[in-house]
Amino acid sequence: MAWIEHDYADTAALTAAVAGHLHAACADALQARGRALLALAGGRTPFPIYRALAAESMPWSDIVAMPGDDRCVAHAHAASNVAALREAFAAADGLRIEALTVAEGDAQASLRHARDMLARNRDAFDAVVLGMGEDAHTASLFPGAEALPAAMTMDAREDAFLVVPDPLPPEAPFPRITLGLARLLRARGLHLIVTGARKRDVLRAAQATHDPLRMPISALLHAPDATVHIHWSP
Ligand SMILES: O=C1O[C@H](COP(=O)(O)O)[C@@H](O)[C@H](O)[C@H]1O
Repeated sequence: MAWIEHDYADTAALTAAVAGHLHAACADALQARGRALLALAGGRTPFPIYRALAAESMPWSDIVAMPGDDRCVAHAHAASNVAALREAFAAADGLRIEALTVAEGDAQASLRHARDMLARNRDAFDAVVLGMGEDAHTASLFPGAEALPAAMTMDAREDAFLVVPDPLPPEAPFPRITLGLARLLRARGLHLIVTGARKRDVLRAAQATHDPLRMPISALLHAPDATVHIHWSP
């Protein structure tokens, strides 16, 4: 288990610092391998970071990004993570953003699509950005979901899972496609973005206890051989 904590005075400072980390991860990857692969959290918290990164001058056509999880909704729906990412990166001309879901949002078709897409994108991620809910979910690894144990298995044969949160979160009450824990951890850099005092309390509990089924974020924090950069601001 390992984590490095980065505390910032405000979200503007957090945004600038994390955008810098992602820029550096892409630059290193492009220099070493000629391409970069990113997995990016949805929700709301990290989007200023993505807009700041998109404003940078980069060879975007050598970079591929995908959501770390998505809601099974049509891409035209306001809750679609991939649609929100495509909007946030509108200035990043040439960047390919792969979807975990099909355009109409059907759950089973999305699962097949995500697994096929991931089979074509097997490289380790150069950076993974994760968020966390107040229920301690990360990506769409929700406590209590039936598919959670399978999605958390380190020797899982599949990289993507269909998760139905139970209960459904009121702010986004949809089945989800999520990358599994093992796929998320296959990364050169892991960045967890957490804001506010309530989420900090949840984080502290997850740091103190390795209880993946009750607090899925704790599986990430306590994963052997992983170092998680925790970025926090009020
Ligand atoms: O539903 C989701 O929630 C988490 C947390 O979102 P936040 O806006 O509270 O940071 C997010 O990381 C995940 O990608 C999303 O699908």
